Amino acid sequence: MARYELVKRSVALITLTNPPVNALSSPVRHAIANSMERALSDPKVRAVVICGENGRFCGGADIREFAGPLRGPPLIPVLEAIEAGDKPVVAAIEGMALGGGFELALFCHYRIAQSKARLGLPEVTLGILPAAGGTQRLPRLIGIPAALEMITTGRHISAQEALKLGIVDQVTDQNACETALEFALKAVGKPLSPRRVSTLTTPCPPDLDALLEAATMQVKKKTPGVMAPLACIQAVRAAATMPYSKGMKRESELMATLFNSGQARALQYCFFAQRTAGKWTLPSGAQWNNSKPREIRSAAVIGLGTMGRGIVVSLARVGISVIAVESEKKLLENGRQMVIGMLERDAKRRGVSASLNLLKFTLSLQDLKDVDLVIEAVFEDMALKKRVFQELSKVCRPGTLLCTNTSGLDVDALAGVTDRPHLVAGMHFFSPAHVMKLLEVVCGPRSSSETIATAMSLGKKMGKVSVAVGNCPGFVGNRMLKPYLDQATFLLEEGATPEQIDKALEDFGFAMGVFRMSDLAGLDVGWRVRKESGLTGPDVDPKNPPRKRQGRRYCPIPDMVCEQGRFGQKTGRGWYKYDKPGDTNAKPDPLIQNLLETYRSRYGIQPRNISDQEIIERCLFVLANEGFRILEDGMAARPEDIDVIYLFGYAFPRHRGGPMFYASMVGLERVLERLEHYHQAHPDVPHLEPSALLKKLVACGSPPVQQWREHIKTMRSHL
Ligand SMILES: CCC/C=C/C(=O)SCCNC(=O)CCNC(=O)[C@H](O)C(C)(C)COP(=O)([O-])OP(=O)([O-])OC[C@H]1O[C@@H](n2cnc3c(N)ncnc32)[C@H](O)[C@@H]1OP(=O)([O-])[O-]
Repeated sequence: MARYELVKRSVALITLTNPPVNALSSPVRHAIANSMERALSDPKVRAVVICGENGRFCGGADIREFAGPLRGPPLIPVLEAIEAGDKPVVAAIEGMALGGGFELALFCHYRIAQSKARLGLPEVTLGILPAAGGTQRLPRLIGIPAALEMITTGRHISAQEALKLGIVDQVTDQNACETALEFALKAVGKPLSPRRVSTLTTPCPPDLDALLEAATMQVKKKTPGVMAPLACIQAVRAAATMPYSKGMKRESELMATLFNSGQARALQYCFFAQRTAGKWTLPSGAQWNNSKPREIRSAAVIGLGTMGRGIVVSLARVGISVIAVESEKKLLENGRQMVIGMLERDAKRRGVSASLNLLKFTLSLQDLKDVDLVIEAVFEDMALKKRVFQELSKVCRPGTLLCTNTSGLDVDALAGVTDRPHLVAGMHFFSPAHVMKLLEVVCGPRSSSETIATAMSLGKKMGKVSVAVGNCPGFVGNRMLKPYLDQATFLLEEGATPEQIDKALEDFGFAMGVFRMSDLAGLDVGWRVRKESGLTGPDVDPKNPPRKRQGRRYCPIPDMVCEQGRFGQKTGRGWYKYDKPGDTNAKPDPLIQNLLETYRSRYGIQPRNISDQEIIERCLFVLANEGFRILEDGMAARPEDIDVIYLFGYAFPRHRGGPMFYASMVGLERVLERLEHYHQAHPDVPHLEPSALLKKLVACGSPPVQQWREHIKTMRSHL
């Protein structure tokens, strides 16, 4: 777990060897302790260099160990022996020094970084704090403001920034280890005391209280209800106001409050879920590690609406040449200008030049004959999409992959009109596509493993979190969204207001409640879909009882809001009112209150007081319930995939872990009991009926979420 060598006859080289990121697992901590002891007691050794194998210094503590009891030597005493020793120790940082890895470097007397290395204390993103002295040592080295920013955000910084801040002593374009060996020899004989960070005094700004107060306000606003950043601020305060040893004690007390918290468990679950989600499988046995993706050098995007434009930008900025297609000259010109503007702004922000030379704009599908892959992003209309796919089938060379950005239509029906159904898949981006990280890769029953591998790998190349899902209406994300939105409108009927529902969801952790979010997204799209599917408008059968469709409860309030021309922020009115169209400041609207009162009295509904607890339970348990059904149907491979979709596509609060993890934290038994209760009260809402899988898991003793997969013995797996 660490290699010990004597090099240049007098330097001990300690190499951490724990692939893939040289995490500080128990055997690694052991090995560091033993190696340091050996180096310090060997008279031949005059200096020490610590580096990591395979060009990666250290990714920090082994997060997997957090779930169990501490085994092996605790980290801090191991690191203290490094600093206390009488021989200079140099950290040779290649790749990354993160979390405990960065703290290890801070205990060394000198730090040399390779120019491409990244450094940071990302513990806050895992619901904890840098408790191996990070909160006490970094402020001593670089001052309170810079340390506070790094510790409370978890931001990774470049080697150059680390040099500027005074964290590293030298940045090299060469091998950091070689440079560190030379550096170590020169350090021999120089006094070590000034190099021991624990002995430094934290430079304390005169306005410390105001600074910490501002930081507190900022994190409360940015991440309401999240504990770790607040604990980080308290620990940094200790670095400014207490001697080192007392500060270390305070750091450890604060860590104890976080370590076993539900938030830390949720955030650490998210870390692993995100990595698990990329590991797709197909019923054929093909999977992520046995299928080769094709390299995509050129692509085409059909349709330059909001989605199409975002997809063009996502492709072009990773160096893929893109042909963008529109049906009319005016739309094409408009799309061209918007795409160029977006790419230029994006390039400016990233400090690179815009890749405009990769773009071509055309009105003719004939121009697509040689591209490697096409993403169709036309209007959400099956007949139109089928025409496009038929045409593509004729025009594109036989090997071109044909993908659709549909947000819920049948991908296999589109595959069926082409001459290459095995090369068809869904690539469902989320709006705005160049910003949102989620990509649902929809595997049709005929999609080949190469097609899925290519779509998944292209997603990764574009910086997306790609999740493979099955081909069912709405796929995973939008299929679950419907019952969630339904519950919100049913609660309105029963007596709640949009403000009350939004507040309950925002207090839970969502950045925006369901109605504010709908106003932002625009209410007209859903209205059009409902009209097209005969749920509202002239096609509704007049014999239908009011507030019912196909025997199920139906809430027409969203239709009534749209009938008044209230389409959300863009019209200055929706569930809320705004000062002007496009404004974002939502204000309660008495007209909506009137509409709700009139509606309730028309249908004889006696409004009742609805608690925040009921709002959360009905909205979120029904969401998880649909997630269980999706798992039962084999449309998602595992609960982690569903959670990742909700974290990255629907802004589910990360410190709650995602809808499935949240259900497991509440307790499956309780979720089942509440769903049964609500279903009894609302028997005409089938989504409230507990799913078979939920019942089965409860009957099996409610295993942790990571074990659900073993219980999902589906015969219908589509993944
Ligand atoms: C105790 C005192 C306080 C100290 C606290 C800490 O240090 S807290 C820690 C603070 N540190 C952090 O928060 C850093 C967390 N890590 C990262 O941010 C990134 O992994 C990376 C930037 C290091 C490499 O990115 P990349 O895209 O090249 O690679 P990738 O992301 O795909 O990961 C590859 C594999 O390694 C696995 N794995 C990774 N790290 C750890 C770990 N620490 N542990 C265990 N496992 C870890 C990862 O799950 C995956 O496993 P799989 O799926 O193959 O079985």
